[in-house]
Formats: sequence, structure tokens, C-alpha cells
Amino acid sequence: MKWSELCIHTTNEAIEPISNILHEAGASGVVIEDPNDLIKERESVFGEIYELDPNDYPEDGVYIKAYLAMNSFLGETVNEIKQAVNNLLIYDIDIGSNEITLSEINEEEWATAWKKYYKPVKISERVTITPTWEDYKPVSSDELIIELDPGMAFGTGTHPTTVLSIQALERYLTKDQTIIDVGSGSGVLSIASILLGAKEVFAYDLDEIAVKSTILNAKLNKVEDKIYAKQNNLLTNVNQQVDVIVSNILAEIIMRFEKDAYNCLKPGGLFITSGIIQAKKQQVKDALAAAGFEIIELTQMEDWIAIIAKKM
Ligand SMILES: C[S@@+](CC[C@H](N)C(=O)[O-])C[C@H]1O[C@@H](n2cnc3c(N)ncnc32)[C@H](O)[C@@H]1O
Repeated sequence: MKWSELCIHTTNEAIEPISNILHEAGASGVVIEDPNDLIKERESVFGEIYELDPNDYPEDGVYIKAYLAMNSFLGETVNEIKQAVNNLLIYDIDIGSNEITLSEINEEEWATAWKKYYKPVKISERVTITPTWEDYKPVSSDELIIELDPGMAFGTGTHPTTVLSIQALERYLTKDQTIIDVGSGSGVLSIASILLGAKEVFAYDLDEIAVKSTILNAKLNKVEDKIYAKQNNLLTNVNQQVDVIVSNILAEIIMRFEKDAYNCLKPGGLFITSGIIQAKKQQVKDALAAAGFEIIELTQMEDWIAIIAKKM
């Protein structure tokens, strides 16, 4: 696949709103090139310094780079991004020189560009996600490590929606439970479930490549005998009853299968939903309640919400 690298020269103040705009526009990976990083040491736990090239950095302000798949919507997406960034002026956000460049890169360059930034990340109390190419040594004896090769399609496992899902699994999952992961992507939530003590996970994704990615990553983490990955549209024709269903998928999609989720849970079972943008929170809560769930917890990271609901 061909990728486009969109680079915006802006200010520190605009990093967060612009990153949000880029994520919402569907960018795969947003990186910030801030000259302060050239002098800043990485998280002390890892005790290393980023291998950064000063030529990649602006003298003032920051570069925000996003990777967009080259498809027929690209022009439209870029225009929407430009418009949304300009709109930040209405909120008195300084967007600096706001120079925007677009360049084409190939898959290999994308992977290399991305690898530079993708480092081990502590996701929750116990779980750390590390890319396959890092030789990461656990800091404590009860630390659980997920090795991921995110490939091109499914992100790094460190998106707020994934983090919220893993944190909820860590709090609610108990030993030997059976789990369904709807929209398994890289398989990160399935793997986390097994490492946290689940007996088995049924992982479903509509996308054939995601299913392959789940299988590969399960093997990489030596949990392939406990994760059954299959191509499936949400919970269509799934007739089992499990202890926990986890799904990190958009609000609109959650609201397409909340009733099926209810039917696929044992009484008292939990539905951990993530990927819900703040503005859609109430709609999802209402849909879950209408299906018979009791909402037991809401968590938030940045603009993203996770809802933990119990089958009554
Ligand atoms: C945001 S990703 C989450 C990936 C992974 N679970 C995580 O937390 O990082 C959502 C996933 O849902 C899958 N998906 C979207 N619509 C689906 C559907 N109707 N049925 C099954 N999977 C679907 C996508 O292919 C994608 O892999």
C-alpha cells in the first residue's frame, strides 16, 4: 500500500487539537517532532535515548506528521483536515505558520518512520506492550508483556481506546473465564485477556487481514492454543455464552450489536466497550440500558470513553 505523509508545521499549543483532528480523519499513526525531544531523555524506566535526527525537527514550533492511506478519498480528507485546523483560530488557538506539506512514501519508509517512535509502553498496572524489534526486559516480576508486530493496519496497541480496554480487562477479568473479543484487529485484547488469566478467547473480526494478524500475534506471544480467531461480522451466528465480551470499536458499531452481546453473555457477564467518542457516550449508555445491561463503570482517556456494562 502507498502512504501519504502529511506534515503540519505548528505550535506546541496546537499539538493536542491537531492530533485529535488527524486521528478523527483516520490517520494511521500521528507523530510529533518537537525539538525539545532532542534533549529530553526517554521515560527513565527504559533509560535510553531516542535515536533522533536533528534534521527531522523544526527550529521553532513542532512538526506533526500523520500517515494517510493513498485512496480516492485522500484529497477530500486533506481538505477536511486543513479546514478543521483553520477552524482552531476561532478558539484562539495559535496554529503558527500552519505550513502543510503532503508527500508520498512507500510501505518500507512508513514502517521505518514509525518504528523510530514505537517503543515499549506501560499500558496498565501490569501490562506493557513492546514492539517485536525491541529487546525489552521486564521491570517487575509480575509484569505482563505483550509483544506486537503492528504491521501496517492495526496500530500499535497504545491508542487510548485500546489502553482503556486493557485497563478494564485487568480490573474485571477473573481466572479461567471465557472471553469474546469483537473486532480483534492485532489481537492485542485477546492476548491481554489470556495473560491476565482467561481460559480461552474467541476473537472475531470482519477483516480477513485482522484475523491473520490476531493469529500471528497470538503465536508470537505463545498463546495461540487459547485464542480462536475467525472472520465474522460482529456476533452474527455466534451462539455461545461467555463471561466477558470486550469490543474496541466505534460507538455506531457497538449500537449495532448490543442485543447480541447481551444474548452471548452468561448472567452477570460483562460487556467491556471502548472506542466511544465523548459526544456519543449517552447514546451508547442508553442503548446498553435498553438491551438490559446495568452500566457499572465509565472510564475516560483524552476524548475517548469506555463503558463497562453488566448483564442483569
Ligand atoms: C479500533 S480496531 C480495534 C482493534 C483491537 N481490538 C484494539 O483494541 O487495538 C476495530 C476493529 O474492529 C474491526 N471491525 C469493524 N467492523 C467490524 C464488524 N462489523 N465485525 C467485526 N469486526 C469489525 C476492524 O476490522 C478493526 O480490526
